[in-house]
Amino acid sequence: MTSLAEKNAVIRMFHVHKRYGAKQALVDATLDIAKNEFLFISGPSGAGKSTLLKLLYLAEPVSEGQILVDGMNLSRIPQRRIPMLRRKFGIIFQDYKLIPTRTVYENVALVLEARGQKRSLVEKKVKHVLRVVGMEDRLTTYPPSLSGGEQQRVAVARAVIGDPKIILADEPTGSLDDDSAAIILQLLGQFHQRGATVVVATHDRSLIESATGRVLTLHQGRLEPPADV
Ligand SMILES: Nc1ncnc2c1ncn2[C@@H]1O[C@H](COP(=O)(O)OP(=O)(O)OP(=O)(O)O)[C@@H](O)[C@H]1O
Repeated sequence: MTSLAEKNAVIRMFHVHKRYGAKQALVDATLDIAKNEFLFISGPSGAGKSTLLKLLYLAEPVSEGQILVDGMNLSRIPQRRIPMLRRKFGIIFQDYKLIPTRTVYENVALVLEARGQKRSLVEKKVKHVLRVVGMEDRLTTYPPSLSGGEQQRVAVARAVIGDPKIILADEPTGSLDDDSAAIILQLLGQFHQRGATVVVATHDRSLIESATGRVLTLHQGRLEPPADV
């Protein structure tokens, strides 16, 4: 029989360990993330927050344990299906990771172009999402000419343009002033309201306190509170 947790969870982690050589970055992490949940993973630098996110989209393999993402068992997924897994995610990084030699429009459009979508549809969608993040008047600007807050808004647009089920944000406001951070958090809230599951890794307590959502803390690779299993 399917349990309620199983039905409601979009991400399930079972006794996951991650080691980098002798370094134990994640220790016995068991966790369900519900569909359309807004979850913060907090904890000091080096606690394992980025590692936890990286395991979810297979940027790193687990050392032990299992992860299910939207029903896909990551330890059994063949190489050719990894792009399919990655399409479930929109990922936002602290340092934006925009391509400096491509315009704002091109940075966001690339996601859909890589999926072979028609140019007219790409244009419509990109302009729409850039309007949502308030960057519609900067289509032809190159990222290095934008402020950090503006670059992160473009990165949010790029993360959501493919309509991902899950948005992962790794210290999304770590390089931003308070006003820009508030805008990014508000945008994440907006996409959450539209149905996405949002997972934000941050060490910034004030960011966590300014939003609603479950908060889990990592301490030296251990999740607190531990899952009730
Ligand atoms: N590729 C790697 N090789 C070796 N050790 C690593 C690697 N990536 C992370 N680590 C180590 O694993 C631990 C967890 O790192 P991780 O980046 O997940 O922490 P974090 O909580 O995201 O920290 P920060 O907020 O500083 O990014 C740290 O001790 C880190 O040095």
